[in-house]
Amino acid sequence: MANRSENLPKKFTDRLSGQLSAEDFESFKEAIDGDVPVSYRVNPFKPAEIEFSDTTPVPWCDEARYIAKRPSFAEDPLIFAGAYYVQEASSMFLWKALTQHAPLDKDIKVLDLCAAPGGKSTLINSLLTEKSMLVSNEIVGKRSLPLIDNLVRWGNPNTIVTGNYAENFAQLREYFDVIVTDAPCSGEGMFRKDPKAADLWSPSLVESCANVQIDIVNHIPRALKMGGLYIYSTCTFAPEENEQRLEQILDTGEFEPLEVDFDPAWGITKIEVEKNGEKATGYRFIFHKTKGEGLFLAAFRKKGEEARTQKFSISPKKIKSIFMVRKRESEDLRKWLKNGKDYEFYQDDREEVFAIPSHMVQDFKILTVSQKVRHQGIKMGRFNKKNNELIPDHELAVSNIVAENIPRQEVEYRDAINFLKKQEMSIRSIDGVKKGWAIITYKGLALGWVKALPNRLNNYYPSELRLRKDV
Ligand SMILES: C[S@@+](CC[C@H](N)C(=O)[O-])C[C@H]1O[C@@H](n2cnc3c(N)ncnc32)[C@H](O)[C@@H]1O
Repeated sequence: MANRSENLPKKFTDRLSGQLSAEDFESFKEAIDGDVPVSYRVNPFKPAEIEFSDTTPVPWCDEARYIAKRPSFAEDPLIFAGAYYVQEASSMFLWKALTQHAPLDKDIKVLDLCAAPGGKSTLINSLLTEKSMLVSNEIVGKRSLPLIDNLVRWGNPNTIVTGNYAENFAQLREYFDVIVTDAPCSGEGMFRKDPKAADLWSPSLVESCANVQIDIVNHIPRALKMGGLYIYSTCTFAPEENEQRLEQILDTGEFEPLEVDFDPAWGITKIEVEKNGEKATGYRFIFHKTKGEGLFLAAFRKKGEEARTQKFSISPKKIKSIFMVRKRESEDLRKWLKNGKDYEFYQDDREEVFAIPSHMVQDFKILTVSQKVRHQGIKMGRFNKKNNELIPDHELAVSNIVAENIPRQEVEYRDAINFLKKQEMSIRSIDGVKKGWAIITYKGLALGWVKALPNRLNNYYPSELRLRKDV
């Protein structure tokens, strides 16, 4: 038993003891000293034999399981291959809200406004049709790097990563079908998992987070289509960041509150909020009642009928200036892909080429001229136009769109680890390949590129992603 309950900020416990019954508050303190549940969610696009023992389902997400004892994830090549994402269970309640209220059978546009490190974005991406699009936004530059890494591992091309404030998206009026704002918050729900969160907490942190959330709620609904789904969540218990934000949403008069069904055995607390005669429900996950960390989530539908024409205008001249690779060169690039004809290629000013699904090229252009785009589609690699040669990027190897006829070499655990560490593997050649590119796989999933030379293999695993742990 840890003694986290003794190190909680007094102003926090004073407030929470008023929010909970005396009995609940005692149970909360006991639970915060208990074990932190461990859970993971599988990547439906990369089925693999995941071998954790003693697992049980997370009841509100079909793709997730708890593990009785935390394994060393860093020693598992499958996590590098994107077979699963380690995510605390409560956050996966988004799965329930989306499967109940989002039009997931349709091709839709989804914005995840506060996306890093990508837990909710990978969950959303798992649920979308191939022709849907996910815009994963993260304002903090440094935090967008792990977000991009996690989306790259997930492997789908239908994502665009941006770095904007809510007000920038407001100009894209009625553009998205679903908007998720997992707002930056005072993190009280993380006090058990990360005791440092309690050290950083103060009433002024709650106030400053609430101000950011007010701004988000003020601006972001403008980018949502009429009839679109809006999900607001935090990982805190503070009423200023939860109940008061639901009041703010109701106060706009633009939203109809939605209920999310759940089994009472899951221990979720319903929080009712009333404003202007309308009632909304928030769903609270709290340590002593639900198996997971703290979470608050609410769902709303934007009132009105979806407009037939788009409500924003972007200069066609600006859109034309985005450089797409010409037809003839595109043919060479398509050979690297499973359904090459379904892609167009964008080349940035560093000569790097990205595969963009044809169905979202127009959206990619709209976003490029209106937002700060940090990443798009799947990076194919560096393309030399003179000899039409591609030096393939790591992203392509681990993507779900790489061509099936590219040579692959399955390796055992030790070689997989050595490959990820950029150390010598026991294999020196690829079956049937004298010279050229091949993908190293582990349990059937791609880890990255090697280039076969007559007497050796060159390891192209990116140095910045290298496995540093002593395994
Ligand atoms: C709770 S975290 C998101 C966690 C993420 N949704 C996940 O499931 O992995 C909130 C994120 O919002 C970002 N953020 C901070 N200020 C913001 C702002 N003004 N607008 C939008 N996002 C902001 C933070 O950098 C942080 O990455």
